[in-house]
Amino acid sequence: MDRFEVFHRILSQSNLSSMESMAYHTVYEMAEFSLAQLVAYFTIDAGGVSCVAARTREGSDVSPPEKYIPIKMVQQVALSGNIQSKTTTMEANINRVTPSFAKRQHALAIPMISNGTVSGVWFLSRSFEMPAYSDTEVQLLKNIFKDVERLIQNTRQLEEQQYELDTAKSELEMNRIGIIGDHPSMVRMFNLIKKLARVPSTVLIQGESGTGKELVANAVYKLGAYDGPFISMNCGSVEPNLLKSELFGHVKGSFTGALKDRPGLFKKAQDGVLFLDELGEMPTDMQVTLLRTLECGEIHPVGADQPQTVNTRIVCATHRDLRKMVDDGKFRNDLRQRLKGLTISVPPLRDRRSDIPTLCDYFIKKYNEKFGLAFKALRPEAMNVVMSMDYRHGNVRELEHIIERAMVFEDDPNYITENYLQMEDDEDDDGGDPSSIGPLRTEGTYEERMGAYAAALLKDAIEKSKGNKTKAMKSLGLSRTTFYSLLNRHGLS
Ligand SMILES: Nc1ncnc2c1ncn2[C@@H]1O[C@H](COP(=O)(O)OP(=O)(O)OP(=O)(O)O)[C@@H](O)[C@H]1O
Repeated sequence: MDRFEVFHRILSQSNLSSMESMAYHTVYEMAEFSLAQLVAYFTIDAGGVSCVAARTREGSDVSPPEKYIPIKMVQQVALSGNIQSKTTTMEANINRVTPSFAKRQHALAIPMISNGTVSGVWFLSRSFEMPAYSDTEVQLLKNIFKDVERLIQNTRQLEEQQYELDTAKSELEMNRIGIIGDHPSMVRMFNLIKKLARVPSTVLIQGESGTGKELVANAVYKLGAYDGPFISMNCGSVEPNLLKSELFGHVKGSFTGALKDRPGLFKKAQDGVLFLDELGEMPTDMQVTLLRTLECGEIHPVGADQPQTVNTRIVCATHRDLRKMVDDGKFRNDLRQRLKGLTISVPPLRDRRSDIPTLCDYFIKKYNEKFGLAFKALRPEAMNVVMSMDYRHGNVRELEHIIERAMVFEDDPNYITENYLQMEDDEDDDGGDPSSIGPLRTEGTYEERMGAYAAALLKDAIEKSKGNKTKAMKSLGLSRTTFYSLLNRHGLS
């Protein structure tokens, strides 16, 4: 087999999703090609060299590698970036014919260099009875590994470009249905929505208040193939004793005031989606009925003799921790078990701050149209403020209200300044507006200003708690570890 055949085989075996598998196949092909009895590939990371694959010429895995491969030699090549070729004695025979015997071998280690740094090491060895690696062979192998490296680089680049394309495509699709944000966690969530939209199963959406759970439910509806409507109901806003009739309907005369037959929301959302928001607020007896309905696809209107079949997809949402509610006896475990398999978690805004600028642009455009205004953007100081808020009161909804409010009160007709940016409950706080914290007004890079702002927030919290750090930590909603590591980082400990 010649060098081109080796490449042909590698290329036909490689796939975009696995660089390691490419190296692995290369190992296999190289063993035959170079008359080596053992070929291995090592990658380099913070912990040193680690073996990706080590195989014998016959194609079996060599394990543990350190028994058959002089790891020190591989480490030296990784450090120096120079080829090494020597005759060495290993603990065991590669062929495992006489495992207890020491075995001499001709060993060759060649670095794989990408962008001037050693990214991996190829190791080949063959029995002492065979000729040692000649200069011509070493040169040939060196060239082959260089080509392999190029191949891997190209594949990696293709993979990255593909990822960018996929992300851009997902972002476009998300925007089309009104979900703004291209943070990886949002792209992942969107890909999950697309998968779940294809099937009729009940879905549970979890996330803090205002993260966009209803928007996600709507996306499940829009991306699915439904002829019926999307109907939404907040389980916490309906009187518990009316909930059954609201969901399943009732027949005339079934209770005082039931003057005529009335279809419930399940029926109204026939062939569509019924969105049950704040599922955690549903009384436990209703949870039993809901579970039964989900399991058999039938509803029992209040006062009806016969059940009715419905084809309504249920999407539920909650900001509560259902597991804890089960522990507290406030939520039925069987219903939770039924729902938890297909859960979409919406990340809080503070965990995807890179989405804030795009969301701001989106809300500015929205309220420009609504109020007939012409705001262009937020001034950099104002952007600093919105980037550093924690949105614990309402995530995206909170950001939306902050932008809307600032647009109403702002004196500058073109740009939103920091003057009217306030967190939702700031006016009630005794300490006033954190946007007035001095460092925000200073010059500096984004990192520097964020650092200064974090330090000011910490100081402010400690002052307000009259030096009581535990109280300050709690007021900021931070864990002990995070709080003390932040104090350390900002020289406040
Ligand atoms: N990713 C987003 N892109 C654009 N707008 C969003 C996004 N997320 C949320 N919003 C907006 O924020 C507001 C709150 O969203 P939504 O009602 O879907 O949140 P929620 O999690 O269901 O809230 P709650 O917990 O109070 O029921 C809405 O005006 C919605 O349009």
